[in-house]
Amino acid sequence: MKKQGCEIEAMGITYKISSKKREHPFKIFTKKQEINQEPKQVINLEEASPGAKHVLKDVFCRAKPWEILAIVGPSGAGKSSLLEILAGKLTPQNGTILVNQNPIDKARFKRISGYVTQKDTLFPLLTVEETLMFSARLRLRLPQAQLSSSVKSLMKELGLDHVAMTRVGDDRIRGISGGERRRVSIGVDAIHDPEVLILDEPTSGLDSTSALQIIDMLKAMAETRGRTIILSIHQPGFPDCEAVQLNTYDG
Ligand SMILES: Nc1ncnc2c1ncn2[C@@H]1O[C@H](COP(=O)(O)OP(=O)(O)OP(=O)(O)O)[C@@H](O)[C@H]1O
Repeated sequence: MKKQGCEIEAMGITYKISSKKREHPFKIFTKKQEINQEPKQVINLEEASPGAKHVLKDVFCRAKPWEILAIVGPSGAGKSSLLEILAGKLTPQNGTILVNQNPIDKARFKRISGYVTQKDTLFPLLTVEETLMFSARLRLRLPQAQLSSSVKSLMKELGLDHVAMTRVGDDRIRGISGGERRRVSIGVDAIHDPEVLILDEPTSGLDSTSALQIIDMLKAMAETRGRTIILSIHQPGFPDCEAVQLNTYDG
């Protein structure tokens, strides 16, 4: 039987950002400069500036359903940029993103995917259950009873049952642990059961036990429900998954 799911393919992605230094909006005169003399500094800056910085050059990758694709590389290698391109949030100068062999339809892709950012952006005073219910109300048009049961089953899947009634908290307000907070962030963007889940460094800042819990949970999501999972990590060695290595590019 053919496995259903969502395959995402990036072909020849090149992404540059402008690094051209902008001219200062105000003219700055030094004592030595004549009032009507144009400062030469601006011309020198223009000459020194390369104009654009290559973040990604000719990158190919394929994320398949039932699997995890890890984007690996050091800080500044372009992992977040590639994830944003795969999610249809950034448009590269060159290259194509295909979803099930068709060019990406950004509006449709937004509905079938979830994007978990590197930083947790949660309300510290809400409990875990309230946080997930808030996201469920925004994303799912279901009666209250069904919303509650979706939230309860997601909390079970994420291993958050025991902290359902605990405040999320943050650096100032005592709440759940860092690993639990990451799992709540994943839940917020996975409440609509997306076919594709994209996560920017889901294990950063966590101890090895919490990181492993997240990895096991994501593996279970991919392997039991055929989800396509794409994530970024700093270090290679993410067990049992496809990996794409990015390196910092000076150009
Ligand atoms: N909007 C922007 N303006 C200027 N520079 C940017 C911008 N976006 C990305 N960059 C630069 O592009 C490069 C790649 O950034 P990106 O965030 O994709 O890397 P990363 O591999 O995810 O890094 P990290 O692991 O530290 O999060 C970096 O040098 C970054 O400074």
